[in-house]
Amino acid sequence: MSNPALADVPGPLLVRSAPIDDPGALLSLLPQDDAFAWVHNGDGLVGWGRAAEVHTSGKGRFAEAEQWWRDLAQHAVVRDEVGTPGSGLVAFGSFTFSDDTEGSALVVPEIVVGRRDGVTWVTLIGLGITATPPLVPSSAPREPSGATFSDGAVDSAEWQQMVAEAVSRIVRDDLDKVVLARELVATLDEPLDVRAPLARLAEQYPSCWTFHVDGFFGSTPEMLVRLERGLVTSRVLAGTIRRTGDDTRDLALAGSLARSSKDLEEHEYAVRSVADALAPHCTNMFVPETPFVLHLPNVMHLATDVTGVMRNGAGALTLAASLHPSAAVGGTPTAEAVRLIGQVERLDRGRYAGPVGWIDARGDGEWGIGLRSAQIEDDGRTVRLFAGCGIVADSVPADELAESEAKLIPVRDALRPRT
Ligand SMILES: C=C(O[C@@H]1C=C(C(=O)O)C=C[C@H]1O)C(=O)O
Repeated sequence: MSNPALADVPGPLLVRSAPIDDPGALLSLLPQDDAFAWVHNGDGLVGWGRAAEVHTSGKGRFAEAEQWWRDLAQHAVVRDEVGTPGSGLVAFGSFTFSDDTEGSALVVPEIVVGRRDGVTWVTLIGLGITATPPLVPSSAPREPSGATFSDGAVDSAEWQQMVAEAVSRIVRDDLDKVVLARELVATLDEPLDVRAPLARLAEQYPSCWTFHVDGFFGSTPEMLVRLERGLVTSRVLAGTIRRTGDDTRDLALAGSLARSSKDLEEHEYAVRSVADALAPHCTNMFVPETPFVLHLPNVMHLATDVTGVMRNGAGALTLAASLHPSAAVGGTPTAEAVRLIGQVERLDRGRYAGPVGWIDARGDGEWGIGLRSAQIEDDGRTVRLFAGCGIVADSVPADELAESEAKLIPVRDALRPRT
């Protein structure tokens, strides 16, 4: 067998999707173990159990996963009475930022519940015919307790020096932009029940995509690529300002963000990198000339929605692979920026800033960038939170540190007990 991962699945998967009555909040259905999530404004997909999975690594991690997925989909026996993106056979996935770390995976759950445009459905996946289990809210998740936060390997003073170093390298080596990240380590009293922070994130950041795949969770505002029925969309973010909590002041800040030449320049690099990567796959591309300001509870971003029409039959995962790493998380030019990250950052990004999302058997799917995110370590009590900032020639280290703190707020708050 050329693909050893496929050998783990002893026969063709039987897949059945059917509409159901609305069972309430998708996240409330999740059991504690082997739970997968991708929700946005109440819609999305949740899943649990493991019907099939593949783990890949290295430069070929996307292509290998895509090949496995095609083989699996080709051999599956599917009865899909819903016929919408995300119904039928579906996998959740998460990929590492770097070519050099382990941890990329696609996982097909045994049960998936989806909601989209007012239609809710369940998909059962397995090796035999099974009855639909009762879809009722599971017991309330255990709230996290006792979280204390400390710096990772690099403290905040060192990180600012790192930013200064990156600024001088940008000037010296003629780079345009490099994204530098830092981590914060949370330690909890007992192992984290991830459903608690997921519920909080989905509640507080409904316009973001709240996700969980194998211990990597968060709520990202950035859609690397969505492919649905031939329409390709990408939401590019770059250029950030912290919110103050005072609406009038925030409105004035939004205006200054939209006029800031530093932020507009940083944004332009990110939009270009996405438009260039999508161009070979798309016709009728639309790249707006001016960004809009995306308001989130903790920060505001310059944002651009790039759209196009798929022209070569590539699936969503192939598109994600050709976009990763965009300038929003790598830099410009990409290869030099990624090299500089490797030289100065002193952080194993793991799956932070990598693509996270889902794919269906038609190749439709949504892949967000794994930002505003955290990784639960094997002990269950240690959680690594990540945040990064785009550094350009006139970046100021203290401002970037403050920006990274603001980006850590969503997950940090979600690890505190509810007040
Ligand atoms: C890298 C992150 O965010 C990215 C960097 C941004 C910036 O530098 O302005 C804005 C949004 C994201 O594209 C992060 O949240 O960790």
